[in-house]
Amino acid sequence: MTAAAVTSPDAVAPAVTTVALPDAPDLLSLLPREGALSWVRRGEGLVGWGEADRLEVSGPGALAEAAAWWADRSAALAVDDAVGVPGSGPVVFASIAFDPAAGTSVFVVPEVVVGRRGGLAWMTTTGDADPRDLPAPAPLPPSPARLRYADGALDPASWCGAVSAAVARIGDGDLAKVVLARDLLVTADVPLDARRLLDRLAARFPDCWTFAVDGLLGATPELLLRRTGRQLSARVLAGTAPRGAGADDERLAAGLLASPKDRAEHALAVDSLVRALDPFCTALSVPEEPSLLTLPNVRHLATDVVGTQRRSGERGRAGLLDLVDAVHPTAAVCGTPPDVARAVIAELEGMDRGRYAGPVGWLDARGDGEFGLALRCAQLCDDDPASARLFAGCGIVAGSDPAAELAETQSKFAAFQAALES
Ligand SMILES: C=C(O[C@H]1C=CC=C(C(=O)O)[C@@H]1O)C(=O)O
Repeated sequence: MTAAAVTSPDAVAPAVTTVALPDAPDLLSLLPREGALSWVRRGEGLVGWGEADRLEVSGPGALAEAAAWWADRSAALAVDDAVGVPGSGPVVFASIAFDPAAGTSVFVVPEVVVGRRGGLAWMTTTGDADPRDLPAPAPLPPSPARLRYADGALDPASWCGAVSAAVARIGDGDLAKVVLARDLLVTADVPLDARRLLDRLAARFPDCWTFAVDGLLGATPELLLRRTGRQLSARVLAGTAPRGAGADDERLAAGLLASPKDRAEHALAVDSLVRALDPFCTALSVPEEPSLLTLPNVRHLATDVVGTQRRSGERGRAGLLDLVDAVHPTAAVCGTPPDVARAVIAELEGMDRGRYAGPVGWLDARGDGEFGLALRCAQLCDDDPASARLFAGCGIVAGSDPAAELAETQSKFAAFQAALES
């Protein structure tokens, strides 16, 4: 296990101050060019910048280590929180590796956080920043004039070959479902600007959570887990259809809802979340039928799950990171059974997912917070500010057609491509 924190353990704990803001700001417009942190949906959520503290962690037990780190750090802070709602006071943004035992998960405590929910707005500063010093929104730079795309780990034909191989394994009875992803490389003629990309994603995908942590940016429609006090909620997605025009769009929607293949793929994802969450809950409510979530580029089968966490016992004491550790990876991003699916992914995908398809979101010092799955996203390249790596994946089950799955990844890539191109 490895862990690295940028502040010394003996440093004097900084003061954390939250004040109410008289006017609700446009959150994304406040972000600076570098180091943007975001979790915003329909104008509400949290943005942050600056680094008061940071943890990078990987290895078996990485999330338990991160939970202990945040508990220690947040308990040592001198907090003056005049607002007292989920997301006020000390907050850490997190982007967790798809495989936290092998990949690096990143936790960032911003110097400044601005939050907005239900008519309330607030600002939290850690350390010396002035809690009344809201930055003026900066104009966005123009979009790139030229974008060049290149295959990632696998070209489309090779990726279709991987899908065929997965379908054969499913036919042999090794597993019921596996989610296979691919990457696409993009290079622009100018450095990519996170603020511009987040602004475009939020405008086009108001039903998604627009996130940014340590250079991983996207707009995800999938909520892995929200915790508010003892109340838990999740939005499970699996099963996707393309969009069409007019009557064709209605036909595609009805076809998705009636498709036995997509219903089976969806049921496995719901089942994996419910099985993992159930031991922590006194009550868990799961609709019998999925609904449709319609986005500009695709449509998904969706199930909203709500639960109440146990008050006492080992499971009642579990914090949000413990719960995330228990439920991730669901069959929306991995497969069934998970261990076999994980091995098939490692064998067939030919790439390192990094933090794609991992949990991403925020956590406060009370234990409230929200984690989505890092989907419809891109990782900005550290060594080339004009380049990024886009990701998209699909659930593969019995009867999956490689060409249709390839088209589905293209529809999913289109979410980030639209932000790059507009
Ligand atoms: C793995 C992804 O999507 C998941 C979430 C919703 C629908 C999915 C599907 O229908 O395959 C995937 O399970 C992705 O967008 O990269």
